[in-house]
Amino acid sequence: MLKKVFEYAGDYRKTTYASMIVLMIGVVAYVAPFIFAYQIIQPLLMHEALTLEYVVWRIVGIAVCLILYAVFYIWGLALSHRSAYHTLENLRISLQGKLEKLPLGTIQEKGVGSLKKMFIDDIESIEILLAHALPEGVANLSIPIMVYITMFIVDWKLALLSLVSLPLGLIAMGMLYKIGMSEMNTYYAAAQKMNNTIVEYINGMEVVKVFNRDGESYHRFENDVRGYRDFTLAWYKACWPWMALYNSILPCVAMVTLPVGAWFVLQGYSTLPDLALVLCMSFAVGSPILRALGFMSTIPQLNYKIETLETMMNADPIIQGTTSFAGSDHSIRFEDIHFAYKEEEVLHGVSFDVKEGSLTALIGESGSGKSTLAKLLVHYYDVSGGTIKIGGQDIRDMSLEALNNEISYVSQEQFLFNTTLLENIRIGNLNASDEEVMEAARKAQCEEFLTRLDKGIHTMAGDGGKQLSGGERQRISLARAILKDAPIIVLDEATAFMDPENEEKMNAAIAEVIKNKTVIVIAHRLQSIVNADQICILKDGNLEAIGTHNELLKDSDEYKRLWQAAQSSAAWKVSTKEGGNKE
Ligand SMILES: Nc1ncnc2c1ncn2[C@@H]1O[C@H](COP(=O)(O)OP(=O)(O)OP(=O)(O)O)[C@@H](O)[C@H]1O
Repeated sequence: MLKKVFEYAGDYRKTTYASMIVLMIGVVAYVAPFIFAYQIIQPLLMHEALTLEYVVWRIVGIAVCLILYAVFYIWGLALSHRSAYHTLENLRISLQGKLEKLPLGTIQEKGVGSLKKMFIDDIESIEILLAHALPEGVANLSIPIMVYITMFIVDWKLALLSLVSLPLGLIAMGMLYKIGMSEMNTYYAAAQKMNNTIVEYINGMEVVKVFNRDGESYHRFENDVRGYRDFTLAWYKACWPWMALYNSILPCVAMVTLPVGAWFVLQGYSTLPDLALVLCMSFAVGSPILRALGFMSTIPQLNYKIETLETMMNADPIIQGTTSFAGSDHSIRFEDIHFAYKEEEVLHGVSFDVKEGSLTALIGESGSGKSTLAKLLVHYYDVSGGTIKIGGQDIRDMSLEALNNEISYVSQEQFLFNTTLLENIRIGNLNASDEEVMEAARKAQCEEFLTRLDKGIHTMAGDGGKQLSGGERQRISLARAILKDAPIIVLDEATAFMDPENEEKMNAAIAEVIKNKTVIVIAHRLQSIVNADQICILKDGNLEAIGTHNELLKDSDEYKRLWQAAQSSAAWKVSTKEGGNKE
């Protein structure tokens, strides 16, 4: 476990070692006062003469040692914290770097709650290991070791007596560790489930309210919070007896030493001053042992968290090359594409070509695999079989950055950061001037709603873009794509019905985005793609048919069916409109 953590500490590993050394020097200062005290007690008990100077110097010695102990303790902790927080920084940056290289699917499967817990809580808990458990634990353990060495030098019989209670305490501690470890996975699974449910509950509050699902959603929330409580209580219940046992036995080092040691003195096996010293020292070892072992009880939890982090760090990255784009043009070839999100395959050998500068529409029923195919092209996932080539170059041979320079993916739900709309659009091209951003906004038909806003394009988008309507958010994302000006556009057409004015604006914005580009559009409204160069019909993960609107109307029963369905849906819209309804 330590080896893994130290890999992220880098050079700060030396600072952790330094903190241990400083704290251990402090330990010497902690033990020395007992020797000075002994030097005063011993002549008193033996009725030997003492000078004032002799006593004062020893008291000064005790005071200096206590000050030194405090100084070394603070210094050691300052060093250990410096190392710990640099390591946390490295860990968070490494995790972020890792996430960037993982397939998006792996990240989404984790859930926001688990990722937040990993980034913030789990990594933060490593601070306990590096800043406290390790340096303080080592220092606290070396106190009893030094004390016992001194005791053995003074009187080995009395030293042995004070060790009698130790094995019992250690057995209790071992049991606590064993039980804690065995329940840890269930405990953390419950914590992770609760985290994800809470995040989902907060994110989905709007839907919950709109569909009156408060009760249902609250039940899930309540169940998971209860589940966490039950697991935690069960875990503590299993650990409590052992925790109580080791907490009470370990500090009672004098439990046997006091009565048996007194008998030793009466029998002449030991001297009274030696017994006094051993007893004094016995009281000094209890709390350091407890503190050191207390840190040990956090190790099962830390171990679990570090293993979870490691699993994430070792997850297979997406396959990507280091070269830049070297394709001959921007034609696209899907060659026998197979793909499975988990075990079940959702694309079963899809092959087709997209000519440079052409418009290809992907259509098919919900769940037929349209978005999956688009996501494979933008390399959110690695294909399970087959190849995707742009201009003859396999997309796995170029870096993700190189591929991203060639493609703009405009999905239905684009995230808007809580900064100005201007900066949100500039994400398309960070080098664009304000004028260029505004021009892109104009082309994407954003002007109309921007002029309505008090601060225009300088308005804050709000948390996740919540200040804008769905159509407005989509036009912002189209402005981003215009600014990016990539040669290939992958567009997920909006499924939601729009009012005619909004639809007209959206179509004008889309026309601007796809001008002179190689375009793949996931079409949900067939009326909008009748002029496409080719239409691909996907059905249950297979390419059912491919051709122009007229060719497909002639040759494909599936297309005829979809077209008829689209026509009657349009007719339904017209009739409800005529009937004075919403449309
Ligand atoms: N992240 C995911 N994990 C597991 N399965 C998924 C995931 N995303 C999609 N699927 C499954 O893959 C299949 C294809 O889904 P996809 O989203 O590509 O269909 P689609 O044709 O784009 O549907 P729609 O028109 O509703 O967007 C479906 O069976 C879907 O349930």
